[in-house]
Amino acid sequence: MAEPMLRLDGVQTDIGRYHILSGVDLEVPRGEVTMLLGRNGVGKTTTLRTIMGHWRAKAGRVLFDGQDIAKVPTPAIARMGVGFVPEDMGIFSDLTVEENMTLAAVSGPLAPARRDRIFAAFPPLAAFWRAPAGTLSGGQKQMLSIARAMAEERRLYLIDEPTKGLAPAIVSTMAQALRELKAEGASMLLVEQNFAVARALGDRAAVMEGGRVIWTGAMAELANDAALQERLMGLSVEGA
Ligand SMILES: Nc1ncnc2c1ncn2[C@@H]1O[C@H](COP(=O)(O)OP(=O)(O)OP(=O)(O)O)[C@@H](O)[C@H]1O
Repeated sequence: MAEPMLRLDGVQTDIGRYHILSGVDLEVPRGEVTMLLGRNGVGKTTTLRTIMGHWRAKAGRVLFDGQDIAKVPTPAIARMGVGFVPEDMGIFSDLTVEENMTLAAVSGPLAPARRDRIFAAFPPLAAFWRAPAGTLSGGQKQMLSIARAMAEERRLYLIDEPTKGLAPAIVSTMAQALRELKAEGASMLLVEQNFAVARALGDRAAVMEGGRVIWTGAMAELANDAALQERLMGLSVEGA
């Protein structure tokens, strides 16, 4: 079987004196979307931040395309082709949309073809190209934060709650943009609380509880089994 784009083996992470991740195992196969699910506070964000090197794993392996990146500095992880969209969006409010995009292209200038693709996915970014990012609406800021991760060719996207707090119309724009990224062959690890979006985008699911992954399988299997959802996540999200 082909080496997955991402594999975590027994990853443990402490934050200060708190033991947050207690042995996370998961995989993102090439060209597939793995949804990282679970109740609030189970360690989903910490898992993404550990992969990106914002928190350091104290044990276990983080294999990106077969290479252990657990000790690689964060900027080098980005240059290797990992795009990260943090939950707080990580944009610079005082800079313009254009400047935010320029800073996001870590390997060189933003290619015009790539910029045009981003404008096609998120038209408001073209309209507000010269405006300070702080003046954008919540949905437009989220578009910018995903666009920043798309500023150059990525082999893996780590995206934390891209539809959180957004109006339904913007949720569909976001889901469509992520679907297009997927259609281009991107591999993704996606934290998403909106189960309808998770179900539409996910190939696989990994459900966390208490700092570890307690279930992995096909997203469709989880989506079609209300009892399993109830057992794993404490509520039935059938029909959500
Ligand atoms: N900077 C921090 N200092 C101390 N504890 C933290 C810190 N960041 C996260 N935690 C704790 O780590 C645990 C996991 O948090 P994490 O944000 O990874 O969960 P999550 O599954 O992403 O939840 P949510 O859906 O609420 O974002 C929580 O108990 C949280 O309180």
